[in-house]
Amino acid sequence: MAHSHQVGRESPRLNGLENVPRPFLIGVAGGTASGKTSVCAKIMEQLGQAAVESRSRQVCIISQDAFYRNLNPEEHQRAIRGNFNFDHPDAFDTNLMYKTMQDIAANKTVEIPTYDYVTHKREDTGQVLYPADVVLLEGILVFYFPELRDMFHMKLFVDTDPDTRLSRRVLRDIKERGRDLEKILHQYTSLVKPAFEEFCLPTKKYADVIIPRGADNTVAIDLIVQHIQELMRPNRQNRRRYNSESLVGRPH
Ligand SMILES: Nc1ncnc2c1ncn2[C@@H]1O[C@H](COP(=O)(O)OP(=O)(O)O)[C@@H](O)[C@H]1O
Ligand SMILES: O=c1ccn([C@@H]2O[C@H](COP(=O)(O)O)[C@@H](O)[C@H]2O)c(=O)[nH]1
Repeated sequence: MAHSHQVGRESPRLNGLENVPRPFLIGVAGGTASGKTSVCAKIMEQLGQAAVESRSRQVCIISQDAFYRNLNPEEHQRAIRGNFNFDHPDAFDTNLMYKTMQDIAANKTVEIPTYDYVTHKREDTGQVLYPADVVLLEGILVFYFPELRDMFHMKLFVDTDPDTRLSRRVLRDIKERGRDLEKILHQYTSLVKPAFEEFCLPTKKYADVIIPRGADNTVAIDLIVQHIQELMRPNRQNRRRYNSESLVGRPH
């Protein structure tokens, strides 16, 4: 599919009009394996940012999973057996998540924790995230917490058929998250599916745009990308400022 123009290459920087908040925060919710990460990756790619080195990136993606809280020894044992509920809002370090998003909104450089799905633990070192023009936060419960939900300037919900999600989750969790089929199905039926219905699905109503079929929905993704580009397109007055100075104070 042809894309009109790619932000960050020939086009001016994504700093935008005075009335467009910077960074522009986009929340991307949806059930497990619905394609949230894939949709974000496509948006980033179509904004011409996929190949940009992290320090200079104007668009970046954060996963809510980075903010899973540290478990106590008893919880950790349950996690190993597939009996800890990672789909419940209590599984997250909401204070850290909210504080980090506030810092991002204030254009601060932050450290995003790195979460290891195999060990169910946060790694010792996180990832540095520099101020960006567009920040996407994807996760099953990004619209659940009102303080977080209210921070987003655009809210997307990826709506993929549950059978498709389960089959993708099985393949992914075996390949990438060190699981066996029996534990995946046990966790899914006892915890993941009920929590999806109780906590995630009811947040669909907060979405500005619902994306059926996830990353396969190129029409929806194109429209969203065009909208972001339109919002971020500098006016003539701003264009002069871009040519003479960086608005970000970040190395290129
Ligand atoms: N449209 C698609 N077609 C085939 N596989 C897909 C598609 N979208 C996502 N996947 C695969 O499904 C799994 C979950 O996708 P992902 O984007 O990580 O979902 P989420 O972030 O919602 O968990 C991944 O292994 C991914 O490669
Ligand atoms: O240690 C863990 C942490 C999380 N999970 C599962 O991950 C998904 C959320 O990630 P998606 O990429 O959105 O699928 C959630 O459903 C948890 O059950 C896990 O299994 N183990």
